[in-house]
Amino acid sequence: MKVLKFGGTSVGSAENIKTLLKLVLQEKQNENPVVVLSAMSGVTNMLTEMAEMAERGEPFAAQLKQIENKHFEVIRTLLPAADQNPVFTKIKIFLNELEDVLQAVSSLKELSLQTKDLILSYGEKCATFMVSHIARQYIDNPLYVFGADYIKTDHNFGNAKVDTVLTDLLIKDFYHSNQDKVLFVTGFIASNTENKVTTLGRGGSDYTAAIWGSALDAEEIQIWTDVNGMMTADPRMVKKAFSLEELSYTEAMELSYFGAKVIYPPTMLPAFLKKIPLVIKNTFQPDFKGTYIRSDVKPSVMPIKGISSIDQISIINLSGGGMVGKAGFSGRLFSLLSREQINVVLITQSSSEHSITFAVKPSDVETAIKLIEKEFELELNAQKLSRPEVEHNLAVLAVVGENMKHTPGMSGRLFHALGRNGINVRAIAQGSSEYNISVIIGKDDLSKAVNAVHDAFFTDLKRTLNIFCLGTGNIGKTLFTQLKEQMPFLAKNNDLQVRVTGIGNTRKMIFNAEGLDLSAWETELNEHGEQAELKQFIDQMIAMNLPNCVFVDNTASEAPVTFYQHIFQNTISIVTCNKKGNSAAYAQYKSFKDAARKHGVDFYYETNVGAGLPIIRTLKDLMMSGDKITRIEAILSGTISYIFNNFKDDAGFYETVKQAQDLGYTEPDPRDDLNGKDFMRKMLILARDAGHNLEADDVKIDNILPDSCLQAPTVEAFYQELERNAAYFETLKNKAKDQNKVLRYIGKLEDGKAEISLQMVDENHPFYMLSGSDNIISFTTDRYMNRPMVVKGPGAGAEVTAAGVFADIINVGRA
Ligand SMILES: NC(=O)C1=CN([C@@H]2O[C@H](COP(=O)(O)OP(=O)(O)OC[C@H]3O[C@@H](n4cnc5c(N)ncnc54)[C@H](O)[C@@H]3O)[C@@H](O)[C@H]2O)C=CC1
Ligand SMILES: N[C@@H](CC=O)C(=O)O
Ligand code: NA
Repeated sequence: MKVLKFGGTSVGSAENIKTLLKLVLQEKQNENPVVVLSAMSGVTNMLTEMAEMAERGEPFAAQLKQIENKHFEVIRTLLPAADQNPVFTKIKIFLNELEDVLQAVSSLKELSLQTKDLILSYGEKCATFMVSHIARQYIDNPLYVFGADYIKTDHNFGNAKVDTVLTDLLIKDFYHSNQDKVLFVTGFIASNTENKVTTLGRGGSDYTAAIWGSALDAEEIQIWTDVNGMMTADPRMVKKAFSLEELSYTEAMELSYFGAKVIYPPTMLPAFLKKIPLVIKNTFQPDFKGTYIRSDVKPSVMPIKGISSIDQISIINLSGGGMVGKAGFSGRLFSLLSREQINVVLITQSSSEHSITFAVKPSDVETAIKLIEKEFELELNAQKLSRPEVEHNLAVLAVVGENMKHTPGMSGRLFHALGRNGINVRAIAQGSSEYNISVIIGKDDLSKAVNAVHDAFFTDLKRTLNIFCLGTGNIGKTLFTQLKEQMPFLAKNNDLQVRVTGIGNTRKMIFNAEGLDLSAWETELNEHGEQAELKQFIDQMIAMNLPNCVFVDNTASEAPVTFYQHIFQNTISIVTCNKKGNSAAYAQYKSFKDAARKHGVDFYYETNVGAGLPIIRTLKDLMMSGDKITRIEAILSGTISYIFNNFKDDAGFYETVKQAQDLGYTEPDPRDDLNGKDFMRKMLILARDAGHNLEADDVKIDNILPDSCLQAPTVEAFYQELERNAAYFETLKNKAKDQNKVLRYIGKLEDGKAEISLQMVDENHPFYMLSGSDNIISFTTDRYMNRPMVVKGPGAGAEVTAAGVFADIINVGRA
């Protein structure tokens, strides 16, 4: 036999009641179930409200009518006209009784807990009676059961304690003489020995179901609600939360203790004691298998089962020498709080015993402080104890799962995820059961923290990177196209979800925490974006407080660079193809590295040198593995390489430069390439990464241009000058050709000195054979001494550069 419990939403409308009855009918084909029902959704709240109104002497007739209508509407929809009257009459009788009670409250202006319980009982009575009657159309033997008659409690109105022995007998007895019927039992209500109605407190209808299930040794208790069972985290906060198939009782208790509102743990106790499985199912998605809560759970591969949280918590800290070695201090403290019904959510005590920190609901703080000040007056006056300190605006996050007990490194994973995302932990507690690790953090960090921790534990299931991209030019645009195309692959094969959560350029900016649609980003940005303001872009990115955040700088501007420090401080990683940051003052270059390290985030700039070619990475690997770099020789200007590879035969210099620009090889300002500045920046960054403290002026550069070109004030004037100096370039070209040589602009780093020179090389030179925008770099090191390590390939262009930025992005957080 099974017990099926349906909550408020499941009896909340005609449509839902039809679904409910279908489910009951289905179950009846196996065996008659016991059906426990709640009041229609919203009714219990209305009853509470009316009771309070009556107490204040305010009229409540309108609300009463509303409750009547709510039920009548269902009756009209679900019953044929001929069958409606008896149900209308019964509901009318219930509501008349209720009105009399409310009238009495109104006359006396007094609302006792006893009367309140009586008032509340009408919600379950009306709903259950109504549903049991509607059921007659489909089921030949439904029986309305006033459940209060079978659950016996003490006199503690509002939250009565059940007399389990008597209750078990009554239920068994009643059931055995009515086994041939489908019982529709009112949830939540009970009665005391004087037959006065009591209520079972929060989660009362679930409790009713558990009590009946336990008394009758049910095969299973089904809790039908409006969500897909228990999930790994609150789905409103964590989009990637997913339903759990199975949980142990303890795990369910721990998970629901902090927040998961699906069931209320104490209600499960009767089922727990009898080892009766509990299944949480979804009325609106009956195909969902449900979350099973039982004692014999299958071993699971998941390190934790879920993350729960409380978003409003305060902590009280007590410290003082008077506590050291004083046995019984915490006993006194916590029995005091428990006596006064203050629920202590979490406790931590330092091992020096010098301080105790505990968390309570913010509404309990004032009372708790008063109680403490009274109880410990002597200690406080003698300064053995400092005044209690209070901290508000905090939240609790707890990871829960029995597997934690057997898996080392669980807390490491938790704290790594929090630390990497810059979340400050105020207090920590681990249940001695090791089923639960709880941390107290700032309330504003909660959503970010839960998402980061969810990623960390279910990662290997799915990891998200939230990226904010500045610059939508040549590189930025291409990156979006590549991301869009690759996203499904990454999600499927690498369990990685990359979301572009912000885009900005000099004109507009737009944000979306769910990720912008990359097939329409341009229209979105232009039509719905707000006016761009760099500081605001950064502020907004920080304010969104998303986990695993990456700032991507695809501009060629100094402006974003001024924010890098601030971005690192806010534990956001940076990926950039913009060389302006790393090639300015050495102190700044160094400060970025230090800040990224200090804040535990990544700073990747592979495309600063040789676009997507693995140069920065290779150098780093060589150095980290203890190799010594003795010489670097390189061609690192894709533009100049292209020019020298194509400025042949009839080709003109000016036209060739133009082609390089059209192919996307040049800097936004091509003068930066031709005057050697861009190459200089790359040599400088390489030299610094190789461990040399150099400034821009330390890099010696040969000019390949005549002075007039170098001094051209605008790009247009620059091109005019190139055209005017055609003869100069022709001479250069022919000189090389006459000697069977080619022109190469080559950088060299040796003995801590960097220089870039124009050379003519013959076919024996390793840099002779190049084409397109090829870059080449050769590392001579202690280990690669006679035959250097060489990296060669296209070193400019939107595709290869965006791809390099892309690779950097997906490496964030990997190390
Ligand atoms: N073209 C190539 O092969 C390679 C380029 N790079 C680097 O890529 C970067 C971007 O180059 P392109 O896409 O060609 O440039 P671009 O001129 O086409 O685009 C630059 C973008 O940055 C935006 N921007 C500029 N200043 C800004 C600011 N202060 N605030 C917000 N947005 C701003 C612009 O609105 C534009 O959308 C440059 O730093 C370049 O050195 C790096 C390696 C190779
Ligand atoms: N403009 C640059 C592009 C890469 O940084 C070049 O020509 O090399
Ligand atoms: Na590179």
